[in-house]
Amino acid sequence: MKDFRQQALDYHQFPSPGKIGIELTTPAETSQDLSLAYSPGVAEPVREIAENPDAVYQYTGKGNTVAVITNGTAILGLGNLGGMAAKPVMEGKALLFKRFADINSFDIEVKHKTVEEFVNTVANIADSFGGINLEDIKAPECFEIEKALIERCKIPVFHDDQHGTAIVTAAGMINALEIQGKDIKQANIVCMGAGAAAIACMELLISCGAQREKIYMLDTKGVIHTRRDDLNEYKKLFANNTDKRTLEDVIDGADVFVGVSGPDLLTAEHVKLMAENPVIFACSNPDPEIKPEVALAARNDLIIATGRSDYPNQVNNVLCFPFIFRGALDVRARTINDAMKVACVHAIREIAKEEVPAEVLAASGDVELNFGKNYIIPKPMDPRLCHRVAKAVARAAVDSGVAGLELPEKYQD
Ligand SMILES: NC(=O)C1=CN([C@@H]2O[C@H](COP(=O)(O)OP(=O)(O)OC[C@H]3O[C@@H](n4cnc5c(N)ncnc54)[C@H](OP(=O)(O)O)[C@@H]3O)[C@@H](O)[C@H]2O)C=CC1
Ligand SMILES: CC(=O)C(=O)O
Ligand SMILES: [Mg+2]
Repeated sequence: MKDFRQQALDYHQFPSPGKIGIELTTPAETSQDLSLAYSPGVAEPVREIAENPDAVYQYTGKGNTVAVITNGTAILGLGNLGGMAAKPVMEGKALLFKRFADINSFDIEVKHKTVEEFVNTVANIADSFGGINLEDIKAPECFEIEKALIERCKIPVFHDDQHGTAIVTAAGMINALEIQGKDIKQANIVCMGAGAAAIACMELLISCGAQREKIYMLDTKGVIHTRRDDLNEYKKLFANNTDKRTLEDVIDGADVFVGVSGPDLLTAEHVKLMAENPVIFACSNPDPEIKPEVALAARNDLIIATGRSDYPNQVNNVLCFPFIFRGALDVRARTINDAMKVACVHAIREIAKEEVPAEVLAASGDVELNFGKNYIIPKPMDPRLCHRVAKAVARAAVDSGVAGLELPEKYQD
């Protein structure tokens, strides 16, 4: 049997390099077909769109296409390795868009010197797509980039590492705290990492009831506190007036650990210091802040989730981005707003409480899955996710006034 590394490389190399391709949706065999598809027939939709720009949704694939755009500055937890190294991850996101939500997707890796150059590049091509999924762009630039693009683009722009991660983290966390019998309002929370994912996850947990002053956030220099003079404006929002400086100091008595930082930063000794019935989301990819087997060997009253597909409780933005874009595209939403994000959180988490279909068990290799410590959140291949989450998102878009279309009939059940 080949080792896992070789299996992964072979998966990406064969049967043809990469993981995605393009397929035709119309016949292109005969001269008649070609005269419709290309010259002279293609001139007709050109004229229609020139006269009425909205006709682009009727005659081209724009409305079902999302661009996955990166600069490769924060590839998973592997760091700033550049656009080309990011390409397998971006093709992976495109695979997931197609597999789970039947959305066509292109990956675009942008080389740039300044934030302005990146924003201009993306803004200048944005009209080609129905939506833009920004991916693996490091903080703090990601915040400025997303804000500028939302202002300049007429289509939804969504930084997946911020909001996709936050939505899935909130969905999993509400369920995990319920199972552990804890109230999010009282929870002492430690967040390892202070970048794109961390800031967005903590802001969303706060809007779900967490108390800002009960959150301790750490970056590579330790606890973020009010006497530090090296904090950017986003980290400053989480600066605590405290004498605590290290992970050891803040993990003592913590109910929750959220890791969106790097591998193996939380030890068994740290885990032993946490409050009873703790929740640990070790979400760094590919290697979590602590391996589940190490955490569970330290104590057995915890719930642990990772970002990976090969452990129970996968807290990963794959549970969000295909479905939130499905809902947004289906009502031609101009943006993805807070109401749509909150609807997405609850639609995801509610599915975990229902009976799991046999096909999900077959795909995951589990004999049984019941809402509890090892099943706090649905599996990505759960076929209920697409309809249920997209419907909730589309409804929220319509109700909050950002939809360009009425709610489609398929979501009126
Ligand atoms: N499971 C999921 O769905 C997702 C997981 N992630 C994971 O989260 C991690 C961060 O991604 P992202 O937010 O996009 O990246 P960013 O580059 O925006 O942020 C990384 C943050 O982690 C901090 N950090 C790195 N190493 C350490 C360390 N040794 N100790 C403390 N803090 C550290 C950095 O500190 P500093 O500010 O000092 O540089 C920075 O604040 C990655 O591992 C990624 O795989 C991200 C998105 C989704
Ligand atoms: C899952 C993901 O987007 C990340 O780890 O960056
Ligand atoms: Mg990412």
